[in-house]
Amino acid sequence: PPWGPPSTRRTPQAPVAEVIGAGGFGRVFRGTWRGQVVAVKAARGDAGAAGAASLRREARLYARLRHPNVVALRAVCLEPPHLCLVMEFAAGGPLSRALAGRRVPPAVLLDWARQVARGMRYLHQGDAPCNG
Ligand SMILES: Nc1ncnc2c1ncn2[C@@H]1O[C@H](COP(=O)(O)OP(=O)(O)OP(=O)(O)O)[C@@H](O)[C@H]1O
Repeated sequence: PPWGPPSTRRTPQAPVAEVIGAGGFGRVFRGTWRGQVVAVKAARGDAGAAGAASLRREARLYARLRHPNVVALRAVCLEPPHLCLVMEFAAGGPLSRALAGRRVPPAVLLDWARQVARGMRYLHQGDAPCNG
């Protein structure tokens, strides 16, 4: 895999740092890539050649996206069984956890909603000017 010191390269199934999440694709780890903290989204071990083709398509599209409110793709590994996306690390944990925790002031909620909307607008319409 493209991450970690040589010792972890010999045991690619070992966690890169720690598991920070899980989704339909597989597990998500916190790790480092070229000196930066990243999120490594690793495909399940059974993904195989079909998984690699699908990841290649996703990475091609994803690599073109550049927006402050969209997590950036840093690298990709297309060699089964080490299929993974290496992404900018979104610190602070899931938004769902922040919303379920202590009360968030309305002005902060509004700012978060604006940022989400800007990212979504970019994904749907391209780089429209952001005026507010
Ligand atoms: N770039 C990231 N930075 C920090 N944490 C992340 C990042 N990407 C994912 N995570 C964590 O991992 C969890 C699962 O990832 P994600 O939400 O992408 O899976 P998913 O919704 O199942 O997506 P998919 O359908 O592509 O598998 C997230 O809820 C989040 O906690």
